Amino acid sequence: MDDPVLLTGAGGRVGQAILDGIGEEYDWRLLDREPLPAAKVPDRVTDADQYVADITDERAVREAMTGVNAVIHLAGDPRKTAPWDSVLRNNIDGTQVVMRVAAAAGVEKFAFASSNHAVGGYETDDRTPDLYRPDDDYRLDGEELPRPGNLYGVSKATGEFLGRYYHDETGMGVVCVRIGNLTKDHPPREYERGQAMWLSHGDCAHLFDRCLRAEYGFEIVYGISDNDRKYYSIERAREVLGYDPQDNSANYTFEGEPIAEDPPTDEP
Ligand SMILES: NC(=O)C1=CN([C@@H]2O[C@H](COP(=O)(O)OP(=O)(O)OC[C@H]3O[C@@H](n4cnc5c(N)ncnc54)[C@H](O)[C@@H]3O)[C@@H](O)[C@H]2O)C=CC1
Ligand SMILES: O=C1O[C@H](COP(=O)(O)O)[C@@H](O)[C@H](O)[C@H]1O
Repeated sequence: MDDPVLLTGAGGRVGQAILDGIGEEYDWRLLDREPLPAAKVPDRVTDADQYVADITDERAVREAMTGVNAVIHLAGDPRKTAPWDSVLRNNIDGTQVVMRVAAAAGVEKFAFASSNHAVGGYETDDRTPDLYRPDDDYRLDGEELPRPGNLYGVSKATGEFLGRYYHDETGMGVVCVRIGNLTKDHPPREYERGQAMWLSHGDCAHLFDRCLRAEYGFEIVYGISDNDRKYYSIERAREVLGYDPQDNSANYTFEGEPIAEDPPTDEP
């Protein structure tokens, strides 16, 4: 892809996982309301390609969107305990501005950072904790209705609806990635739910790379590694995006230490 890619929320955890993995492969526009220290910016990105702006500032978003062909939209309040005023402003209003400006600019592909919390309500008392265990075959696949477990999840489900609307209205390709739990180097420690929805940094970068390269209309996919423990299907992401995750929380102990693949033997 030759045209610039706009990455909102570039300075955050997900943004940095993406830039660590594929930072040299695209012509980025980086937008964040906080200025990015040099260490967070790929070498090829100039000052002119960095926008310190709030996503609710339509004029700034329009400026950043000029000439852009694809967007990865991450900026928002990621806290599951975030209050309504914050998710309304950052996650709903902000997402509506970014999607509206993208659609009006003729952007072809838009990847939206949705969340496991858009469907947290499926984790009912009778399903948990079995749901988080490798031998349980319950799966959400993206076809189910949103069932948020908190107001943050409501805001992410709303972002998905906005994506559906802008796709239907304008034809912009929209993929909503229900991200699990991103951690670096090892799965969340001593946390069954987190290990069932672990997304490694490498798989995160690869997944969003596929969102930029694949062809799609409107999609909802789950963004987790290929964990033995899982209750989110990654089949749709494989099928539509060509997602091919390399990591699995089962390759780590419950405490998060890597398990050696080939233990040495004394056999000749
Ligand atoms: N980290 C995770 O495991 C998961 C993250 N997500 C979603 O992915 C996205 C990124 O999450 P993280 O990187 O973890 O969060 P983060 O808090 O580390 O990064 C968010 C970035 O967005 C910027 N930002 C926030 N509001 C903004 C606004 N109104 N205008 C401009 N910039 C703004 C912040 O300055 C920050 O750099 C969020 O939308 C979050 O809901 C979803 C599921 C799991
Ligand atoms: O959407 C998000 O989900 C992850 C995982 O949720 P948790 O309830 O298991 O912590 C969370 O870490 C992240 O901050 C949030 O944005």
